[in-house]
Amino acid sequence: MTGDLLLRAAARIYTLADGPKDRPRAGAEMAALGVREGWSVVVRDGTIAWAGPDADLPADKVPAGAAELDCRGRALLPGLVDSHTHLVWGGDRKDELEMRLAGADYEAIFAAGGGILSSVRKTRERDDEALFAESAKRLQRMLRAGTTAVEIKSGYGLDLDTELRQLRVARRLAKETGVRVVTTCLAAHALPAELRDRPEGREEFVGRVCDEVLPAVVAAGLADFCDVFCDRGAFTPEETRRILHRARALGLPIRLHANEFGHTGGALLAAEFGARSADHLLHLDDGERAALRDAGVVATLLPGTSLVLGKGFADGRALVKAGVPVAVATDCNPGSCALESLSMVLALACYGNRLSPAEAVTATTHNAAASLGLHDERGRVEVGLAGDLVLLATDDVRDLVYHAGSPLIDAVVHRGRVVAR
Ligand SMILES: N=CN[C@@H](CCC(=O)O)C(=O)O
Ligand SMILES: [Zn+2]
Repeated sequence: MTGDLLLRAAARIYTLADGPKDRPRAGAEMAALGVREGWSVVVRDGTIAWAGPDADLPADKVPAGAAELDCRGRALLPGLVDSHTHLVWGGDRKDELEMRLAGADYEAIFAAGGGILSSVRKTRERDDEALFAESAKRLQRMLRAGTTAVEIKSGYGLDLDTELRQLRVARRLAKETGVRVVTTCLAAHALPAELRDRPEGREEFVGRVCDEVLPAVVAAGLADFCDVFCDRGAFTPEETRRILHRARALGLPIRLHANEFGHTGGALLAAEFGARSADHLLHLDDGERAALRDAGVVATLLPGTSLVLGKGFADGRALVKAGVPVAVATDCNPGSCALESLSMVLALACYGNRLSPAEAVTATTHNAAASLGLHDERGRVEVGLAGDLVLLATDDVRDLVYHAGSPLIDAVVHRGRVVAR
């Protein structure tokens, strides 16, 4: 699944090679893209083996028989890293999309047993093959839009068997497509319908997540992270705290859905538990921003969800100003945002979250990779990192924002092979 490739004489390469590499970038660091002009890149067996001025290209560095991609007049970026998705689900919720466009509210649909619970029903019904096939189609479209590494959460099972099946499908997607996949157990995504009417249902479910689902998922080696939907209508800070203690005891690093619908305590919990990432963050005050910064938590913004739900955008400028490292992801899921194109969502992060184009590039490459612990393998154009690159049809990355939605991706290189052109 890997290849040898010579990418020749790009007008510009946004290498991101100049800032800190062992941690996500914050403040002014986010605007430095390490631009190189007229450079070539050699990928050998899927890994970047050389990068430098085209005139200095050493003949012995180019593997015999390597394919060549002429990059003149165009720009190269690192492969994009989508650090928050719910990619594995069954069916769709296009009916709810129409209901919301006609005025229905996302939280009200969820409270009435639709929303996430509707996807749970459809996901439980699917067998492994159907779940895999539906999810693989979405992943292929993500890849064509420039994503070469993706985080995938469970959370449409809410029972042990389906949670395990979702995570297995995510691992199989990695195996069969070669896309780098990081998995997150989000067993606490919603209280399942079968426990909703029982007074002790909430308590019982949180207990099951702690004592049954998380230990089983860890024993099977199926999750790299633990996540909880800590928000109004989902799980309280007290319930979340119980689950996070268990995750920590099991050695699972934490990411958290936090402060999407209000100041619900999720962001402060993320800081308290040293989460790798706190995600959504539409409602944040100065104290919460300082807590995230001091704890080194990456703020992952999901502007596609803001666009689709119409409930406002997280204040990305305030986060950058406060020195919180920012990542941007699609949140690709069947309900609140089924957008797959991270190169499009990068533009939304500028228009909605008020990031600069350069900050949005850092947020979808190095910072997203760092929030997933992948900064030693992805997110920059550097010798030793994965040969994952995006060739734009233009010489200026700002065009992804300026002309958002236009077909601006000329080719996607994945582990040294051109997978989309
Ligand atoms: N907020 C919680 N989970 C998803 C939405 C899931 C759904 O609606 O199916 C999100 O991140 O937006
Ligand atoms: Zn989400």
